[in-house]
Amino acid sequence: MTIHKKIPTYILSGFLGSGKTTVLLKMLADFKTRSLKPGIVLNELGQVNVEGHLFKGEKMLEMLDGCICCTIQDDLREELQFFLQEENQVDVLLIEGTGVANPKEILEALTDPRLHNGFETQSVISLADASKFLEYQSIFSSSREIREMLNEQMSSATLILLNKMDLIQEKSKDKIYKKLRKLVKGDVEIMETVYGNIPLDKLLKQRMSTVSVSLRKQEEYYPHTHEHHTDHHHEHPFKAVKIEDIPPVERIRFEKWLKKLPESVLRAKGMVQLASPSGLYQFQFASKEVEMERMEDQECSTCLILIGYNMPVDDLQTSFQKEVLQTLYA
Ligand SMILES: Nc1nc2c(ncn2[C@@H]2O[C@H](COP(=O)(O)OP(=O)(O)OP(=O)(O)O)[C@@H](O)[C@H]2O)c(=O)[nH]1
Repeated sequence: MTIHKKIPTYILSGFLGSGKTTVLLKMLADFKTRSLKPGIVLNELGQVNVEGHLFKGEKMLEMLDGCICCTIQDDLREELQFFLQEENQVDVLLIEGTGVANPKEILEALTDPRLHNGFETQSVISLADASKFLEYQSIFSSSREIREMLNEQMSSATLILLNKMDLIQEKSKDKIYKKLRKLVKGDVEIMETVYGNIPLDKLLKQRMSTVSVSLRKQEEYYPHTHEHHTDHHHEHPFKAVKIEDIPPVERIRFEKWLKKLPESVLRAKGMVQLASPSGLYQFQFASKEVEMERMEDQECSTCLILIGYNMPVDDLQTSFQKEVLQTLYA
């Protein structure tokens, strides 16, 4: 294999719905204006990448139905090899973890002895959703797993974007900073953003030089089986549920149902056919807000993905049937 310059690599981490994809798209747009060729590794919980159409024409690897941090970490190592091949060369690589991935695990894959000559991690950019931060940190309104995941994402970051600042009141800021400062490493910069808007130079600044993270023993880098290691959690507590083949829905009812979802549902997204205005729409539900956008490609199939922690799956399916579908098809 020809030896090339190491590919500058950025890891985007952040809890479900914090704004990773929003930032990724901005980075891509900016790379284009600078004639830089980016590569992307996307990781989604739940079999379909509903945002795939946003990245048309990019060199992209998708890792579906799993989470970089556990089931497919070995696959990530293998797939990174893709970008080391002559015909797939890129100028910069962006890796977006699922909202429940621990960036340390991604770093670990990048430091695999077979890969570390190929990639140079520049920064671990972690997004925090300012509007949800205090709620997720609270022992009263959040679970230990959520707090631990958030804390991992904050403590392994080399840059924090405190995003969704438009959704919070000035008076919450002090409280957020107090908590956040306890979690991040000493001098890590925290930048406040709305829709991830910050100058690209700040975003792309190299904020780490050498990466040495090892969660496993050296010999375990070469697993012979797909068994999990003893130091690794087996069952991921965060799950994705997918509902497919959804008949057209009525926008108002659907939005109302989304907004009433139990707290255990942390994120929802997908594609639905609206009855009126008719057409295929991509929707996003995060921080209790719904966004809908008409799809350019009207041929995609509909699906609804709910991501959460200990979700009452049967109840969700029933309430979707009852509150969104039956009223329309009774
Ligand atoms: N109000 C507000 N909404 C935002 C902001 N940033 C992103 N959003 C919206 O929040 C939703 C989730 O944003 P994404 O960028 O998809 O978040 P993500 O971190 O990639 O989400 P996952 O796919 O769950 O990991 C979308 O509807 C965004 O448009 C912000 O600063 N303010």
